[in-house]
Amino acid sequence: MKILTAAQTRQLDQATIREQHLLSVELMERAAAAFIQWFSSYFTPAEAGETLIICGPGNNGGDGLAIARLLLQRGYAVRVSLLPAEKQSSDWQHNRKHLPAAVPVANLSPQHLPAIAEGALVIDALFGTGLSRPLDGLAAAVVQHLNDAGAHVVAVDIPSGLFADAPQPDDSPVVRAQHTVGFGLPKLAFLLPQNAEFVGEWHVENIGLSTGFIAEAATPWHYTDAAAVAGQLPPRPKFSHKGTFGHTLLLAGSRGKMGAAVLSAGACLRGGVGLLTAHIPGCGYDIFQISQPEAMCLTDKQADFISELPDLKPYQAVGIGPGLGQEAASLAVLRKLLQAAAQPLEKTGQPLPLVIDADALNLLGSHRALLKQLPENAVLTPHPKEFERLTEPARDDYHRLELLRDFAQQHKCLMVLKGAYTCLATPTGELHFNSTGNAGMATGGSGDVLTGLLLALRAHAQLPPVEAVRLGVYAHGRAGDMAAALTGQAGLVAGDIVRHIGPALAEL
Ligand SMILES: NC(=O)C1=CN([C@@H]2O[C@H](COP(=O)(O)OP(=O)(O)OC[C@H]3O[C@@H](n4cnc5c(N)ncnc54)[C@H](O)[C@@H]3O)[C@@H](O)[C@H]2O)[C@@H](O)CC1
Ligand SMILES: Nc1ncnc2c1ncn2[C@@H]1O[C@H](COP(=O)(O)OP(=O)(O)O)[C@@H](O)[C@H]1O
Ligand SMILES: [K+]
Repeated sequence: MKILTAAQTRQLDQATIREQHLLSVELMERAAAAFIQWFSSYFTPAEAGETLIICGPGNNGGDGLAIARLLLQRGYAVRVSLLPAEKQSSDWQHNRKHLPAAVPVANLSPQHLPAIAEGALVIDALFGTGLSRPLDGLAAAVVQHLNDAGAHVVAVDIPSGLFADAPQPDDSPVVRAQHTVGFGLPKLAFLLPQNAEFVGEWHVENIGLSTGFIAEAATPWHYTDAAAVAGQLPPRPKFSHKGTFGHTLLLAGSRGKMGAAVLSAGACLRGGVGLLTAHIPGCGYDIFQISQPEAMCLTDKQADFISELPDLKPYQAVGIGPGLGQEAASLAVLRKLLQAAAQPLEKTGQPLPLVIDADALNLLGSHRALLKQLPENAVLTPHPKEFERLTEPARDDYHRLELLRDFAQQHKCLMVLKGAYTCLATPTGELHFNSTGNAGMATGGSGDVLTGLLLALRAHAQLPPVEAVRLGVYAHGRAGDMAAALTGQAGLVAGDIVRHIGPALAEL
């Protein structure tokens, strides 16, 4: 699914109106009806109580007026507050005219801010994607009043005061919604941690917007939902054998962190790899062999950390980092690996696929000259702190995305910035936000599991690099969601994700 800018969203509305021979007010009616559909499935009239709808002067306010009419028809008690303005949009005027007299309407003024009881339901239709500057004056006072009242807010399209695709100044007020009901496509603003307190839970309702316009629209931003990855995992041919799905090497573990190697190896095996060899420090031999009997194991001459790079000839992809530690000898191994991986493989003509995580990323961060040696399409999987060590502190989440995109383009690598809505940046500058996963995955080892799964998929001969990683990130989150359905989020541990990789991949 694509994510568009606010400007493109306006063009999309216009294109839909043109193509489908609609009046703009008919599209507004669709949006209002879609909102009602969601709203009425969530709140009965009794639960909603008397619902206040705060309307601005543009089409977002027009939506609010149409919503007021439709809610009244469905037996909800509603009242409306209007933000005075010099001019209202024509669709606003249409819906104002058609608002039944039974709905109480008040004009907002600094002296007349509506009484809002704590927990009362309020629909925020002040401003939508037409917001052109931060809120000030009366609009800002209304938003502040709403936030201070502790109302239960449902925002129409986007919380008022929030830009759809850019940061707003720290001191400009934004509605804190519990729910945001958008139309057509998700907005970039919904996916960023800094906006979570405003957006709440978001939902996107289909209002039949032009699929042709969306298909043509140029955007770097994409949202990986089930449809985006469906059918992408090639079926396993009947006469396949363990050589068909690649042989991977995993360099992981150190004393006290063998679990990272075990989890990562488990995920790689569940990810469908043909063969896995792990190179681990001597101290981990029994732990590893007992817990992952399906994997082969090479032990380092060092007992506590990795100091040797095995011959890479047998392998179609190499993962390094989980539980590695940051010993100088392990840095030397990373250095050798980067040099060796740059040589094109005989079979594919491409550099050896690498997945680089955790301490291997930290080593890159403290020895940045090594970044120049990253082979093309290497996969790096930093969480925000690891990413900061590779680059610089970000001013905000939008800036972090810029840094991520620049990094992937400059080093021709695939950057997986982990967290809620994990973002994959590609060498061509695309950003893919993942839709699966849950806060239960914020637990030690979840990232190690992702590394193993990505390693398996990067060894898959039929999966191009970007598809492999996008698929892996999606399946990892989906496995986490399946696990959490059984354990609850608090009870989820990384091993539960490993156990659900199979079912998650099977769904695809
Ligand atoms: N017919 C359509 O094109 C559709 C539009 N829809 C709704 O329309 C919304 C967009 O409508 P508009 O483009 O009218 O935009 P808005 O309703 O967001 O507001 C635009 C108006 O507010 C003014 N404004 C912008 N920033 C301001 C600020 N900081 N302080 C004071 N005034 C400010 C603008 O000058 C303009 O008059 C969407 O978010 C969505 O809710 C939906 O009804 C779907 C169909
Ligand atoms: N709140 C969340 N929502 C969705 N996914 C999450 C959330 N928190 C963590 N995750 C996922 O869990 C993994 C955590 O990785 P990481 O931070 O490297 O943990 P560790 O180093 O302990 O393995 C990432 O894939 C991340 O996307
Ligand atoms: K709004």
